[in-house]
Amino acid sequence: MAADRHPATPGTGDPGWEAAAASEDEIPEATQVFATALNIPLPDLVDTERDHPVNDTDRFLLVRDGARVAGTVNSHLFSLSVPGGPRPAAGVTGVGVLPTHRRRGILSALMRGQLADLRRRGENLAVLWASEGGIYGRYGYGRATRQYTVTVSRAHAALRPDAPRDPSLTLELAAPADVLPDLDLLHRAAQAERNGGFPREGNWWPLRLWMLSRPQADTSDLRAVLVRDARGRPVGSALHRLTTGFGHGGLPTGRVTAREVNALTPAARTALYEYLFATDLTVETEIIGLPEDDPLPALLADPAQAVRSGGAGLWLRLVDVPAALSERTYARPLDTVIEVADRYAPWNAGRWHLKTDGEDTRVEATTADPDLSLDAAHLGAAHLGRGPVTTHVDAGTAAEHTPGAAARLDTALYTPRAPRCDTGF
Ligand SMILES: CC(=O)SCCNC(=O)CCNC(=O)[C@H](O)C(C)(C)COP(=O)(O)OP(=O)(O)OC[C@H]1O[C@@H](n2cnc3c(N)ncnc32)[C@H](O)[C@@H]1OP(=O)(O)O
Repeated sequence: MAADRHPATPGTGDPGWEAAAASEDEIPEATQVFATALNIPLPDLVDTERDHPVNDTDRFLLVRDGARVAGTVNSHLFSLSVPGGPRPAAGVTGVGVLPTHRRRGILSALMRGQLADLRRRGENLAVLWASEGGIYGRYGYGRATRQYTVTVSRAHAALRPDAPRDPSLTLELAAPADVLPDLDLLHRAAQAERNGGFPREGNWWPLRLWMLSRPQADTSDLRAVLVRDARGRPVGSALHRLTTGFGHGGLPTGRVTAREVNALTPAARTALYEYLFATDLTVETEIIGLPEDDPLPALLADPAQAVRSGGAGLWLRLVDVPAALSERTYARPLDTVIEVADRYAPWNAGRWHLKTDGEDTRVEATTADPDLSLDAAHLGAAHLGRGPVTTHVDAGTAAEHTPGAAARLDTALYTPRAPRCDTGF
């Protein structure tokens, strides 16, 4: 599409970049290009890739400049939790363009080529973690989850007196690799509760633990804390590391950094938080990756002591708009016409009549007047139920032609729990 061509750097001419599949023997060069693009040493990546279970070489796409690789993109196939159940989704990763070749349209060529490739594969959704949030909106991705780091100072970490507590629960400290089946069981239960995540099949657990265990100065090894019920069954788990420090007068300044707080029962969650907040030689606990509606503030005696930062999340894209909208469920019946703009996946552009009773959904092309006009990225942000289209109408980047149409769409897309993805890729 002529409108998608980006001007070349003055004087270089526009080479008309094309993304094409990588051959097996180009993968090492592609990996080197990605490492160079990310400004990281190759061994960091190579270790990751070597242990990677799902590095399917036929999912790499490259842009070549003559004989050399100038840009790369890759993806993994996941089973992503969406409203209505798990669905195939491409986890886009490995995006990198050589520093010598930037701002000349190579990423745009890769994105366009990858979307066409995913459509051919019948993968109706694509998700990614963005290195910088400003990059992917133009390609039809919208931020579909918002995840926070919550910091609680030890001095103000008391939970409410009526927080559910079960004296029969016990705590166990372990090396994560030694309790992997228990961690996996609790992780799968957490995935079933919220959309936006995927089970860690194959080698994803070892890879995840490797990433979280990388050496850091003055920081402990990665530890798992498990909560067990009276029969010894796991009902809660969290991963954490401890940073040691001493300030003026030798006073401790250590910190607990925790993540993946998964609990089957409210009492198990209380036990985990009380454990994480009460570590000697630390002054605060930070918990990374909490969804926006995590119960922690509701458990604290003073909810304002849960100090929230961040808000990055998983970006989602409807590769095939009618197929993706048909394969999820809805909280309410809906009958609406949506006009979609989509520069990078032109098969999605046009008007779609969406009719659902909540479970059974039909999405068909139509020439009827639209109730709403929006960008594919707005649908991506909204798909997991917590990225209101109304916000984009208010911002003036989407248009409502029938009063209340955005609110009705938001209500139908809504999910009672906020989505969350707890695995980087
Ligand atoms: C899912 C992941 O893998 S996340 C990892 C992403 N990779 C990195 O961050 C590695 C370092 N960066 C890079 O390799 C490159 O700069 C990339 C991949 C981000 C961009 O590649 P380029 O080939 O320079 O992008 P391209 O020239 O196609 O630019 C396309 C558009 O994106 C914009 N853009 C490019 N990089 C950025 C950025 N970092 N932030 C905001 N906008 C950006 C361009 O201005 C251009 O905008 P336009 O469509 O309005 O004209």
